[in-house]
This record gives sequence, structure tokens and C-alpha cells, in this order.
Amino acid sequence: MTAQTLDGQATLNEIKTELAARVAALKEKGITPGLGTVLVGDDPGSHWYVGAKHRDCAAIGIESIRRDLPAGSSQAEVEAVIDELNADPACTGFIVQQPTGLDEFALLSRVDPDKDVDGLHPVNLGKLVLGEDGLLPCTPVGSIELLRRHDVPINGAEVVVIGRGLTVGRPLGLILTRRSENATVTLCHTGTRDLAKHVRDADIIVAAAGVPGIITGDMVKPGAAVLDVGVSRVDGQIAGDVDASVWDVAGWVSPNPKGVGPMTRAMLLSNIVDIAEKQAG
Ligand SMILES: Nc1nc(=O)c2c([nH]1)NC[C@@H]1CN(c3ccc(C(=O)N[C@@H](CCC(=O)O)C(=O)O)cc3)C=[N+]21
Repeated sequence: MTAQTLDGQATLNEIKTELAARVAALKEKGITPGLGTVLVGDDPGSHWYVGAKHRDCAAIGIESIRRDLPAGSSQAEVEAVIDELNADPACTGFIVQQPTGLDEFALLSRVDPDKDVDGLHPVNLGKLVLGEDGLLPCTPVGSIELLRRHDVPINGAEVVVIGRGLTVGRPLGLILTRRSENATVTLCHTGTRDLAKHVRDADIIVAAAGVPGIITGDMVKPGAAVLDVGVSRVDGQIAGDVDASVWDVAGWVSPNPKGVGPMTRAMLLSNIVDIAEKQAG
């Protein structure tokens, strides 16, 4: 048996077509959505992600507002740019990428929660915990959307999430246990004593550990859906958390690259269009 591919690249293209129509309808009402990015430093990976996000925007009619700051920028310099984008009516929403070395919590908290298209502002994470509507983080929602669009059943499913990080594992556990998703979630992490024991029972496995090949075929229940979210670099190549042996056992696997990465970008675009539509009334 070989698993069905959860093709994130093809799904991104499908979602872009849908969003382009919604952006066109907004433009007829005189509204042009705009995505802002604040990028600090010269990490090549981060530059690639930000570039890809602006290319996605251009393809569907969203304006780009790009602010690249040099490595070593001060807290006050980054905060001034955040204040500027908070106040800019052309900026529907924005993200702050790679502020390593600075007080990240202070930066996140300074973003207007209504423009927080990363869904990582404490108000939006708090709303998620409280069960109120707010902006949601892109990678968890993109992972769920990838499953939905391939008809992988989520309601009642046993899901094992590996990784408790802020951008994926922790919010994903919260989203999947909402009534609207209704999954049973086991959240595994570096303190988990017997990972294989938990993974064995899962209908859906979300590997976001950042440990290359940590999920192997012998750990997976036949027919399970496996999402490979982990991104490591081995000899310059992207290495996911999912070993090649999983493809012979699983029912569905998301490749890496071209799996969850493009879906993260799709949900960023979707968050922007959602905000613009709400403003349009
Ligand atoms: N504030 C903030 N927001 C982010 O959304 C954010 C961030 N910081 N820091 C870094 C991570 C990483 N990230 C990715 C987005 C798309 C791909 C993606 O589309 N990757 C392609 C190709 C990757 C390649 O070939 O290099 C793929 O998976 O097929 C990957 C990674 C967003 N991030």
C-alpha cells in the first residue's frame, strides 16, 4: 500500500483561486487588502518565506507592505515599525518575523490584535483558550484545512500531535479539541516517555518535533493520516519528521516540502481576506 499525497502546493493554488475571486469582489467595493511583513536580519530562509508571501499576495491582488530591518535593529526600532503598520489603513494585517535577540513577547503584544494575521498575539491565543472568535495561527489551521480538503475524518478521531511549540503544537491541540473539530488529542513532547505507544493508536499524526525521521513506518497504524510539519536542514536539504517508511503504511501523508508549508501561506492570505471582508461589512 502506498499513501495518498496530501498535496499542500496544489491545495494552496486551489485556495488562491478562491481568494482571488473574493479579493476582486472587495476591490469592486473600493477595498484593497494589504499584507505587511516586518523582517529583522538576513536569515536566508526567512527572506525566502517573506518573498514567497509577497509573491502569493501579488498573484491574488493583495497589496504588499514590506519592511526589512537590518540584523541588530533595536527593540525600539522594531516597535516603531509595528506602530507604523498598526496605524496604516492600507495594512489589513501583518506579521513580524525573526526578531531573535529581542523581547519577542513585547513585540507580539504590540501588534494590534485585529491585524495579527499570525494569530499569535496574547489576546488571540487567549480567545482561542476561551472559545471566542479571533484570528488563528496559520500552520495549525492550514494543517486542518489540508486534512479537510482530502476528506480525512477529524470528528471523533484520535490525534497525536508531537511538539508543544507556540506556532504549531500547542495551538493545534486547542483548535482540534474545539466542538467544531471534535478530535481527541494527545500532545506528545520531549518529556514523553514512550512516543511509539501513543503514535500507534492515532488516526491522525501531526509531527512537529523538528527531529528528522522521528516517525517511522513501524510506529504508524495502517491507514492513518500523517502530517509532516517538522523542518530541519540536513546537508542544505529540507528534512521532515516523517521517515520514508511511513508511506508504505499510512493512508495519507503530507510531503515535506510541498505539504504544510504552502498551507501556512494559504491561511495567512485567508486571514487577510477575512479581515478585509469584515471591515467591508
Ligand atoms: N512571524 C512568523 N510567521 C510565520 O509564518 C513564520 C515565521 N514567523 N517564521 C518562520 C516560519 C516558517 N514559515 C514557513 C512558511 C512557508 C513555508 C513554505 O511554503 N515552504 C515550502 C518550500 C520550502 C523550501 O523549499 O525552502 C514548502 O514547504 O513546500 C515554509 C515555512 C513561516 N514562518
